[in-house]
Amino acid sequence: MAGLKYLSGFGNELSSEDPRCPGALPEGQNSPQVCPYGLYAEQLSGSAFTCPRPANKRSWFYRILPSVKHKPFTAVPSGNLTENWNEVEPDPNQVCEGSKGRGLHTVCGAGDAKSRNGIGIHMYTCNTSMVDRCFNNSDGDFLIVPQQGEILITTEFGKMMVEPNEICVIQQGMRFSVDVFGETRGYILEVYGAHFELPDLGPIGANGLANPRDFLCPVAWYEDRKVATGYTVINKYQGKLFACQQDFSPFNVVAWHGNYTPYKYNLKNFMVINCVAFDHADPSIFTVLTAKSTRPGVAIADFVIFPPRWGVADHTFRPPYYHRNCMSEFMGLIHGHYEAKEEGFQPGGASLHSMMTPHGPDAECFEKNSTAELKPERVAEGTMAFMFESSFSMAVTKWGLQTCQRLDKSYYQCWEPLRSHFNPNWKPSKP
Ligand SMILES: O=C(O)Cc1cc(O)ccc1O
Ligand SMILES: [Fe+2]
Repeated sequence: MAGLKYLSGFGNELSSEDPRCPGALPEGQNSPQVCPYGLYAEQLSGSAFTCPRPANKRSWFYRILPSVKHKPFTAVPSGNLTENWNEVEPDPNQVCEGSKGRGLHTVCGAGDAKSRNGIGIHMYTCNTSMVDRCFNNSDGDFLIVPQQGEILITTEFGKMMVEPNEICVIQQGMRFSVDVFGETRGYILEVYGAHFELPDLGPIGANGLANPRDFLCPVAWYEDRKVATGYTVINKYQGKLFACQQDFSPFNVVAWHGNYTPYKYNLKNFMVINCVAFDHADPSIFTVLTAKSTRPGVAIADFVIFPPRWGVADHTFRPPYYHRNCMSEFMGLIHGHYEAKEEGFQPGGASLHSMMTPHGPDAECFEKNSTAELKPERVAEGTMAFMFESSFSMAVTKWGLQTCQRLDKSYYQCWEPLRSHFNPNWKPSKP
């Protein structure tokens, strides 16, 4: 939507007032005896009260009615959303799938929302907006990657328009409603028990990769809307869906302040670092956001992209190397063509290379790049692939393996033509 305003920065202390109510934010305190404009004060905590300052997250809402005014939650069908990682027997094979049928589907995941440690990966397809309904995830944070169709997300903090090649994060407990404008499709990484952070830059220095100022938060926007027919709040709680009714819109926050907000980021702003000498750099150089575990350097999940860039490495096989990884790699494609696969991996599709399962360039990619003239060239032009990389050993759901009926059973064949080039009589060429 043209004309939407945003506040810029990552994890900053921000404040915002709907311009219709100047002075709605209380001055000098959070809980005045009576708030300006007769609003209710409500805190949303995104971290334990006692978290160290850098990890301490909370926001204060000044709203027309508090969230607590609702009828009781009752269980509703969870559809293909699940946190049951034991639906099918474990299977370490490489998985590649086409794009999916309607709704919100859990494809894979691991861990447990109850013990606050784990992830779920979901894919969505829809063509209708949420009317008088909002969603609230009590289990964790959603990182949403639209692949087709822009989505207008109304939150308690205001509105965000998110289009393909942008991503947004709706953190735990934040209510939101989605408007769509036609066929709409994308991926969701859900993380239980940690919030996304910008990765440390180490020797890269103070700037680069995803820069904080390119993250955008909504500005306060409210509606004072009675909904006599009932407004439904859907709550994802311990892996299941619940719904409750209230008779007013939850988007009734006139002003807010704090450092716990939804945000969006345009992937075109990513400052790509790449090898300028020789060898293929590990994909951690493309980390946009990371949800850290308690083990140093080991993420619950990283969000990594493969953006357009220059490839200039000398005497190097430039595409991704063959590898086996102690992390799980779920990949998706927003548009274009992934550099390690000549065909088969479609926009909107997905692949999963599980923990220690071998993978790498298909045979055609290997042959091409073993003989290619190594001039500077644009890599991944017009392309945006991404990876959710996780230290969890993920299970694929029944839906992901069977119900979707889009599984590419012939995926392994992309490596079958790989042939031995071994020559025991090989001699180093003369300098
Ligand atoms: O497997 C993949 O395609 C992702 C990936 C890309 C890369 O450049 C290096 C390692 C890696 O796992
Ligand atoms: Fe990989």
